[in-house]
Amino acid sequence: MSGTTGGAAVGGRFAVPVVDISGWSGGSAAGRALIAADVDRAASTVGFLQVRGHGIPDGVVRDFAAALDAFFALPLEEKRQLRPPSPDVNRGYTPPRTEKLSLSLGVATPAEDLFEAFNVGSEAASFPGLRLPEAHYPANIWPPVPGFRRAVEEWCGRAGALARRLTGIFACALGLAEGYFAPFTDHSLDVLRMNHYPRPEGDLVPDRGRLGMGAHTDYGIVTVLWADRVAGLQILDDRGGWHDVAPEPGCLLVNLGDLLARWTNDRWRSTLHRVLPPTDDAGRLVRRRSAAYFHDGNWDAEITALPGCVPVGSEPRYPPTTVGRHLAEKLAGSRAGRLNENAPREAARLRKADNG
Ligand SMILES: O=C(O)CCC(=O)C(=O)O
Ligand SMILES: [Fe+2]
Repeated sequence: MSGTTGGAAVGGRFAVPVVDISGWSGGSAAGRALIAADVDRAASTVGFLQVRGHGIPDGVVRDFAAALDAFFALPLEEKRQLRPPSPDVNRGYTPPRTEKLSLSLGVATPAEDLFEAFNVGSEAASFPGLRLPEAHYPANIWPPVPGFRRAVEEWCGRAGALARRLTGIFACALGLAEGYFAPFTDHSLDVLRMNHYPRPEGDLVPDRGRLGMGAHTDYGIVTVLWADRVAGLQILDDRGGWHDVAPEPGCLLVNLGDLLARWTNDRWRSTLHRVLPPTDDAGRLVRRRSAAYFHDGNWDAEITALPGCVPVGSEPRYPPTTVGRHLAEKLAGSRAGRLNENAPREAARLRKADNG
């Protein structure tokens, strides 16, 4: 039951491929092979797909969106109380105009990004016996908003299960056993970043140079992205052109992160993306919400090119790393403002882009 409706460019318009995965679990071998082939094509050409048939009920999405609204509606002073003890702790509240995502790939933008965010993620305490480092698996901070924790935990459970189903599809699409990635993700460091792009007070048109969220690649294995169907998100193509992306009704966006690019030696893409100040059809500034569920893998997992992805006689394009080291370099850039000098390939792609 697979269907790819759309390709990288359909009739001159850019489109993110839609893949219906409802026939994956328990489906026929032929149906599963079609889904894996569709995913392989989208991963190799666009690095983003839209997943239909993900099985998450509308009511769960509605409750989650309501929880986001209730949290972001709190007065700024109350939200500021929920900041982590230091920006290195990837939890809690980030006020608007404090991070620059492009620093994660070593490029500085003139102004801080517009977004505000609230992060939750995997905690060391959830894996008793493994003695995971608190620095990578810090405790969550929960706001005093009735129903927020329940709705957010429900969403994390659903998005996390979808991410795991996707890694099974990815393994098959790469010619590996379905459970290939399981040993890399049995204590996966997953983070949900809930983003809010407030409409800037008083501004009618976007302030040039101020982005909703600066250009970046996602750092981990795969991201499940829920987003309002409001213009803002753009992805970069090979020729340096930016393209607007919004999910089709009922679909979730899914994009690959750096670890899959490293694993596949760039057969699959960790696509650069950014968010412009969101606007409506008439070009007026509006608010927008999104939530990125990052499935990043075990902090101590070693990432080296997969069998078959490096041509005989050539060197892998990336040096080996661990999930923990890669994330720490990226987060030092985006959250703590230290330019990441370990992402030369991504920085070169951004410098080549048309930044208009
Ligand atoms: O707001 C969006 O649509 C994208 C957010 C994003 O790229 C992220 O949180 O990493
Ligand atoms: Fe992202």
